[in-house]
Amino acid sequence: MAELSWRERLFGGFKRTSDRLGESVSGLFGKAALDEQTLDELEEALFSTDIGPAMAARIRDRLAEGRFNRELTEEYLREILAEEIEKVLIPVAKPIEIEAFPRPQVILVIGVNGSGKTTTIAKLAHLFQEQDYGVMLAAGDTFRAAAIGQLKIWAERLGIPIVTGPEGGDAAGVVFDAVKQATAQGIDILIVDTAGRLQNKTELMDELAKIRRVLGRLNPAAPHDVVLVLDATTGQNALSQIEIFRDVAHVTGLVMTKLDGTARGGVLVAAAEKFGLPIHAIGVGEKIDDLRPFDPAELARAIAGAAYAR
Ligand SMILES: Nc1nc2c(ncn2[C@@H]2O[C@H](COP(=O)(O)OP(=O)(O)OP(=O)(O)O)[C@@H](O)[C@H]2O)c(=O)[nH]1
Repeated sequence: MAELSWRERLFGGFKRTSDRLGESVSGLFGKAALDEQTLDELEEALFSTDIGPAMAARIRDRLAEGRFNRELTEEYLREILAEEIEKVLIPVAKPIEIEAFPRPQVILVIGVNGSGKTTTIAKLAHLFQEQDYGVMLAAGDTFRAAAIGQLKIWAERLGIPIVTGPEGGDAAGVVFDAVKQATAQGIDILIVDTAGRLQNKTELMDELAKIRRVLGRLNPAAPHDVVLVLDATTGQNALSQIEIFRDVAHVTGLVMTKLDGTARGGVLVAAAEKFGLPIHAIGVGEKIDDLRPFDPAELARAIAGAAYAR
């Protein structure tokens, strides 16, 4: 079978989300007249699809403008959805910019266990490799031997250096060694895995603060990026994670994973609208090139399930 293109994977990945959007309001299609009551139903139905209250209200207003007392078709609704989602995504679609001087640019990756953090680090490393940057990994999640092991396997597969420490060792120490080695080797980008213990906020905060102190000693501008990885399948829970991590870890941007095979992809829109944090990339599968920066127009149409004609 031929390899699917990124657009095919993107639209395929978001199919459950766009189906859910359509199904939630399918009872309203073809109604002779769109009246207040129908619009209320529509707003409520959209609200249940994770896209967020602000977006649901805007869609209602748009439909009231263009369709009041007229029939609502599925194509029209999906077009309006795509247009409104695109407006929200445009200001947040920002790939990580590599501009640190002196090198390396230090990217801390945070997120709860199971969010797809390790895989995302590997995918980001791969993206940067494709752009000819020299990349190194640091296994700063010293809490679990499995996390260190997983990252090592990825580093080997990608053919990039990795700095690790013993299980239960000092994460800040690993990061310190990694920055020194990266500097000596002329590495452009150092991606640091961190422990995702949200259960204990104080410990998490202390550990991140220590990593920051150590980094700051070597380079006051580091970490240059603090990227929070979120699992889209957790829906609204992803939004509360942003709130918590933003406060304890000074998040500078987001990556949302597992958007394939979930009907909850609308949460990406809610996250964009509620927090306005840059969204660097999205994950739509387990393969190494299933994580990419996105084109807001293309993504909006995938979420809305609108036909892609551009
Ligand atoms: N379908 C799909 N699966 C993904 C995606 N990203 C990660 N995964 C899978 O999610 C699972 C967890 O990913 P990990 O990268 O191990 O997540 P982690 O946050 O490091 O998790 P722990 O190792 O448990 O801390 C793995 O089976 C990944 O292959 C994605 O975009 N789509």
